[in-house]
Amino acid sequence: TRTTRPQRLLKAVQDRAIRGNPKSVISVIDHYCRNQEWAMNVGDEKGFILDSVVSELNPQTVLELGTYCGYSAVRIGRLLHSGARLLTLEFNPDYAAVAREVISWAGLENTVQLVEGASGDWIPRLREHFGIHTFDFIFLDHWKEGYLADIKLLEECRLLRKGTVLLADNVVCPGAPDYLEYVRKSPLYDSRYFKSHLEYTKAEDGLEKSVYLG
Ligand SMILES: Cc1cc(C(=O)N2CCN(C)CC2)sc1-c1cc(O)c2nc[nH]c(=O)c2c1
Ligand SMILES: [Mg+2]
Repeated sequence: TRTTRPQRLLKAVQDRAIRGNPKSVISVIDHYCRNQEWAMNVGDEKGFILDSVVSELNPQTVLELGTYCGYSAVRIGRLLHSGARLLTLEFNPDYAAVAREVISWAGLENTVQLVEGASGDWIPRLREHFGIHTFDFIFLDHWKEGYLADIKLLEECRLLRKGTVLLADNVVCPGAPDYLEYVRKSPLYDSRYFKSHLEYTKAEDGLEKSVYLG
């Protein structure tokens, strides 16, 4: 049967990117998705904003909600200093299978750990299962319908601490209005919108950066 879009993206990485070179994996995916087949990676323009937030924060413990093909896991993972770890949750087993290969091709299998399953099921178990106390940085990029429920669950599970930075993709396109209203109104957060464009297109989208005040 026909290959899937993630499988075709993985083949481009395996055919064109240099093993162990995260930068080449990122540029191969961006070139492929801009010129051959669009895919919902955070992309190069929003990716540059993501890079600057991560580089400034230099986080030790990172949580990503929504791995897809592993593009942002590689983007974030490549910037983490030794000892730092990224835990990325992916619900879709087909996406997870491709992401594991992309993360491995980039040589980041010791920095990035992919966990398959629903964020709502896993968030309450992260502390006892992975020995995590709190997260320094959280990237929300799974499903707009789940952003608000998951940030509230992270609060309940006390996985945020004073200064934890949350960065949410797609707050304009496809859009997460309930999430935006919450983080912008709540006294628990200091929130700011980084205007950009939907990956590989001219449509508006942006990232919302919210610092937890605890
Ligand atoms: C699937 C999809 C379609 C979009 C769109 O407007 N399109 C018009 C323009 N054409 C070109 C592409 C398609 S935007 C989008 C999308 C983008 C992300 O970054 C996402 N991140 C996480 N989880 C998602 O479900 C997610 C969906
Ligand atoms: Mg996205």
